[in-house]
Amino acid sequence: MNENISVSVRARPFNEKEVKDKEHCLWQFGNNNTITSLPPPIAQAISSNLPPISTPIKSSLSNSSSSSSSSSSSSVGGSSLKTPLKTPLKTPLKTPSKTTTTTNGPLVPASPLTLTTKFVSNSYTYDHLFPPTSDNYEVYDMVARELVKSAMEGYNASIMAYGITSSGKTFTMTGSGKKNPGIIPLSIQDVFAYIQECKEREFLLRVSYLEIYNETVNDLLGVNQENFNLKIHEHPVTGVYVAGLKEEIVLSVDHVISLISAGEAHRHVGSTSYNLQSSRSHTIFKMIIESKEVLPEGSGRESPVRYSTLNLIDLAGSEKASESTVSAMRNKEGSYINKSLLTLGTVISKLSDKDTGYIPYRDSKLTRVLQNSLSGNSRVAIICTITLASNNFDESHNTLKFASRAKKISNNAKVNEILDDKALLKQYRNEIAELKSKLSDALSTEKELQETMTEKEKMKITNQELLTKLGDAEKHRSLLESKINNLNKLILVSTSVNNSASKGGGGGGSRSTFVSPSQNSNSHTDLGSVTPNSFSNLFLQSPSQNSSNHHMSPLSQSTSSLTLGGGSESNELIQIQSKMAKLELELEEKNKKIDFLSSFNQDSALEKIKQLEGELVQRDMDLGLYQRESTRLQTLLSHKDEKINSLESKLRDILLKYKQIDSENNALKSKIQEYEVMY
Ligand SMILES: Nc1ncnc2c1ncn2[C@@H]1O[C@H](COP(=O)(O)OP(=O)(O)OP(=O)(O)O)[C@@H](O)[C@H]1O
Repeated sequence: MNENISVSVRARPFNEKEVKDKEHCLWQFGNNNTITSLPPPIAQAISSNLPPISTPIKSSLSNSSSSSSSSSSSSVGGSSLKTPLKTPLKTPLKTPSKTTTTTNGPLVPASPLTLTTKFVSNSYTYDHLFPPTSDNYEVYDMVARELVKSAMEGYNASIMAYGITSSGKTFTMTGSGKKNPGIIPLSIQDVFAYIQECKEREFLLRVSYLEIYNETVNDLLGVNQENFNLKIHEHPVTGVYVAGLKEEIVLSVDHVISLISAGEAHRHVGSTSYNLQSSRSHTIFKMIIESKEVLPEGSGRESPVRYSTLNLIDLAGSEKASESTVSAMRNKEGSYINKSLLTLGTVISKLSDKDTGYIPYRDSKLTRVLQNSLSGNSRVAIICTITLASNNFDESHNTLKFASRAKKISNNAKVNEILDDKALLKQYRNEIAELKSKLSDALSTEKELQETMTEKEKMKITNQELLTKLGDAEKHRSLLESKINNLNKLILVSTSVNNSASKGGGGGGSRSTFVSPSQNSNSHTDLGSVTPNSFSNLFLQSPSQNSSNHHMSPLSQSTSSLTLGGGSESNELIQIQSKMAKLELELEEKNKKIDFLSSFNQDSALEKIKQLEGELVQRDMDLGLYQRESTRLQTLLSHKDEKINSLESKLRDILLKYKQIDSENNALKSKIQEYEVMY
């Protein structure tokens, strides 16, 4: 965009002092944004009826409103001096026969003017001319609105107020109270309104606020030592910048206004003979605007980031050294201000002459800091403020000449696009993506840990079950062992009984109920008090009978030998013998039964023992199995424990990191939400 710097002139109303001093208005506003100097007598006639400025005290931005910039701007066309003067005026001046007046503006001469003395009038034409009746809304609409929009579209833009002290620069840039916000608050409102309207782009805004006071650059957003006397450097691509200057990310109109208010409190302001609240420093409020096309997630397309700056500059006012005599300090400040403005004038002059030679940007901090704006890639608007009063005629004239020179400077602003990751907006987007992936990593690790914990719990339960089984098996085993022991005891007793029986001895001390009387001659039977031995003792055996009846029991053998007797005795004997035979049969039966029972119990006991031993072996095998399984589980558990410990420490790290990420993420989310609200 190739265009000349836009230059406007704004005149403020007379202040109370100027009215009291009966100052003259020496300038006339004509058509086509032309201002012309008036000969003194005419000026005197006009000035006598000028309304004064009611409050000459500068107001702070902290009182500024956040009311909409769309408030109506009043047209004051009728209040300015519309009749162009013919120059030079040669006819003598008569008192104007008729004047028109408005409530807010100066009187307007209605008749042709004549002069008795030679007077050379100067006329200057600008892009816009604002008479005393113009308010800040009108100035903003005509001068600033378009540039603010351009800045939002990616062009660098600078708007600065230039003029002598007390001419209305701060009034124009900052404003005066809620009802009359200046270009800075109105621009901020428009910036956020633009973001709200522009749905297809996302924005990142940062602001900085600096002052140049006595040739030192101070950061108005910081109060520490390191925020003062900042150095100016130059980057081969981005140009001149102030090193260490704070750039605050801003999210709303109120946020920016509060930062500026805080900055204002640090600005050097002092009382001079011209202005009770005179700015003793140049200030540059800068807004850095980054914007990027909003692309659907996963579109795989990369859009470049637009990067632009909006500089809103309130210069300190040049002043007559002889009259700023409030203090030596004020004089020193004044000389620094004048020197830097002189350099600005020289730079502007050289640029307007299309001088391709050396441009003395480095001769002052002001021109050095403004180098980027003045040297090409920026749209620039200068509002020159003047007083119409005759006592400042020369200063106003110089301002107008400065404005005319500035008007000749042409700039070539272009949309600045960054494709790499240097843009903060892109860095933030990348950071958000990185944080998101870190977050999902942390979540999957957490899940893995939970799974491992669950697995461990399950294994613990299984192990517990196995231990219970092991305990049961051991109990069972000892039960079996005790059973086997008991049975073994029984077997041993039977064996010892058998052994002693086979030896024919009567010893052994048997306690078994299964012991047969035939096997143990000492055993008692159920034959009453009579035992086989006692029968043997009672009936003597003959050797022949003994040998022929070798199948008979000793008892029957004794009985048969008794049969050899005769008479009643022999009947009795026969009865006894038959009784004995009967008893012997019974005894034999019982012995058989006992033998059978004895042999039966021994076999079944052996079988039982065998079975139990088999069970025992099985149990032992089970036990071995359980023990092996338990050992395996213990090893597994200890591995799991190790894994859990490492996962837990990993999780702790992740959670720590996650907390940091989360807080960063929250901050970013709230920023993003703010932007989303703004759209
Ligand atoms: N257009 C205007 N309408 C009404 N009052 C104005 C206008 N311009 C300036 N004033 C008043 O004139 C006084 C001086 O204005 P201001 O402080 O803005 O001047 P300045 O150029 O910034 O001065 P300095 O260079 O000393 O800081 C203030 O009281 C201000 O309110």
